[in-house]
Amino acid sequence: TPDIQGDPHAAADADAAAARLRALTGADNHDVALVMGSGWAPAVDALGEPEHELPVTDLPGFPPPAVEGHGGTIRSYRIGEKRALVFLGRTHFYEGRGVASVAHGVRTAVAAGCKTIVLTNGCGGLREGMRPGQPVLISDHINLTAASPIVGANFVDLTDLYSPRLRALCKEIDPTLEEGVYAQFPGPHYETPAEIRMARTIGADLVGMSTVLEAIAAREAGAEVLGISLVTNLAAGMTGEPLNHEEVLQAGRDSATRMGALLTQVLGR
Ligand SMILES: Nc1nc2[nH]c(I)nc2c(=O)[nH]1
Repeated sequence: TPDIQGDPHAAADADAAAARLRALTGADNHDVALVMGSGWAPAVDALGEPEHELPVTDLPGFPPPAVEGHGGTIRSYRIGEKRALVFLGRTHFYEGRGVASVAHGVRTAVAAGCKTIVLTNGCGGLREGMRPGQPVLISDHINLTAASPIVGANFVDLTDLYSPRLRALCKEIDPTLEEGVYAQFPGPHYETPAEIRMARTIGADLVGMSTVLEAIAAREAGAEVLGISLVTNLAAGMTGEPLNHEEVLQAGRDSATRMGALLTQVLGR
């Protein structure tokens, strides 16, 4: 069973991974990290050509991608004056590798100098009017994993965890963007219709299987966090249709250009 506590040595791993990243890229410092979730890969094309690209397994503490050929790559870009670290893919809690493994990418990014962490994901939409392909800014989260990446009596404050400054910046760039509360379920199964009714009742607008534990780790490490979800499907029970994972890729392609432009502009600010 996965350890549902973080690993006290995680910080050491992150420093080792960041040192190796510096050695492999020759880049002393990165300023911002982006974690690209399901359906977001096409948006990365808008960032242009990476200066460096390496498999995550080149860095200590990163497992190979859960699905061969899907993700498991880290890229380093220069965007204006900034250097951006882009993780294509992530370790999900449902892989059973423990929370330290889920938080490792974010902790490595902060150890590499990143002051801002942008977490993206694919998710189910609970709110009436939401539609597949719609990006939603995360305003707050509900942690249904019963886990934390933090070990010990470190009572981290999570008020305004999802940066009001960066959310306002995104809405300035694209005023049509809506906001929503994201709930992380452990997964990997999708929710039952009853669980979706519960999630809606407790105030969630979006349901997923990532992001929350990473955001907590990023706040603990002192980074500013922006979260953006891509609604790839309406959550279970909303349309009477069974959920299928194929919607992810199509929804990502449909909104890739819009999201790519948004990310590039946000990073440039
Ligand atoms: N928990 C949960 N995660 C998801 N990821 C995607 I893409 N769609 C969903 C969904 O409907 N529920």
